[in-house]
Amino acid sequence: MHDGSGRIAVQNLSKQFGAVNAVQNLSFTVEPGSVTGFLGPNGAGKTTTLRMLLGLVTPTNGTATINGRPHDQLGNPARVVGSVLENEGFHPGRTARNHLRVYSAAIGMPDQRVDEVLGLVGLSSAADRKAGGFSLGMRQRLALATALLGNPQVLVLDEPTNGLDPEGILWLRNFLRAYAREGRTVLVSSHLLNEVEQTIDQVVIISQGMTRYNGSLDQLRKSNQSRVLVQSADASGLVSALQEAGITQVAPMPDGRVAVSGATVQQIGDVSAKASIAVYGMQEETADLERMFFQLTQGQYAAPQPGFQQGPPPGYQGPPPGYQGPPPGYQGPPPGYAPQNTPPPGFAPPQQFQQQGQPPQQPQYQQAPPQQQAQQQGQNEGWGGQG
Ligand SMILES: Nc1ncnc2c1ncn2[C@@H]1O[C@H](COP(=O)(O)OP(=O)(O)OP(=O)(O)O)[C@@H](O)[C@H]1O
Repeated sequence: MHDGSGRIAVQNLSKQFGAVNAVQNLSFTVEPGSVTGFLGPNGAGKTTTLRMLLGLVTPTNGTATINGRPHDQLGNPARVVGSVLENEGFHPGRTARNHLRVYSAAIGMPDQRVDEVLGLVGLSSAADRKAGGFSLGMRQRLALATALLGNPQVLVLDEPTNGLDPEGILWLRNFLRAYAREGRTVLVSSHLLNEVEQTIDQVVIISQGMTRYNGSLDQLRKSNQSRVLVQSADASGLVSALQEAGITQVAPMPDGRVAVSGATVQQIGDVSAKASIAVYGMQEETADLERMFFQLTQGQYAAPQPGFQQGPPPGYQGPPPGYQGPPPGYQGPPPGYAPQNTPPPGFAPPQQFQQQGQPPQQPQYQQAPPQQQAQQQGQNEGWGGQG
């Protein structure tokens, strides 16, 4: 019998498809009671890893276990782990209710559970409609309802926000957080950090089939130190003046600005005034998760972010706890590479610094309005994307 912990453990997991190393010696754990984001760029190996965890692909090496057991030794696995993978198909002529009845019977659950899960995902009013006429968002909900049939301790969702409108994303966020609060394990993959940032509290970041970071999102956020970008009349003069004043984490940037860490805007302003160097503007860059995500996965992106420089930025104090090394064989941008002014998906430019202002706050988790909260509890089956 499995240990009932709800813990996912991936150890030295590898998968080779012919010449393609889809997953290479991947190790991480996912604990119950939290929503864990499984993040990496397209092709990083997320789906392959999840498929190995769910017993759909045989690993070349290593193990992926739930409750200490590989999927094929879980007994009735649907009662332990529910999953939604990409491109799940439904019989188009079958109603949502009948689809769920078939699956419910297959795992030994009573018919009554079908109505429960329809309510949980807000599909009760569409229960007798054929799945073939469902929108993408409705199909996502039906797939989630199927995963929930066995009342599983562990939920594994591959890119679950695909096809959901903003209301659907908010609904899913609230649902998953509530599920985890019950002490269950939720693992959600995505290639976009900002899509799941408000949903997850733990994160596993992979790139090129290897683990780059496994730890809390807060820790990752804290490890990304802020810096001030200074536009001045004399960049090299300012660098010297700052260094003479004991501010050593200073670096000129390709665009003519100077990046300074470990000093306040006021200190920088005082030094530049004393050195008679005109300052035209200062911008404070605060902890930017997207930038950290980019740095951790850069070997797989085609181009670095604007302002990206060889070597660490000023004030960089080494990798965050949990960082597991650069991608193997990454040798920087290819010869002839010219930086483009195109931010990666989801990149948010830093806010303009204001002299009296506080550093920008991290986005707050937004409470749903009462009507949506009712939807979240499955009491109101009207939801966006229907039709
Ligand atoms: N059945 C397969 N045969 C051959 N190569 C495969 C197979 N499945 C995946 N791959 C390759 O393995 C690598 C990892 O793919 P995978 O789908 O696991 O990545 P992913 O992180 O889920 O990407 P995405 O975010 O685009 O879904 C890719 O290079 C992919 O082309």
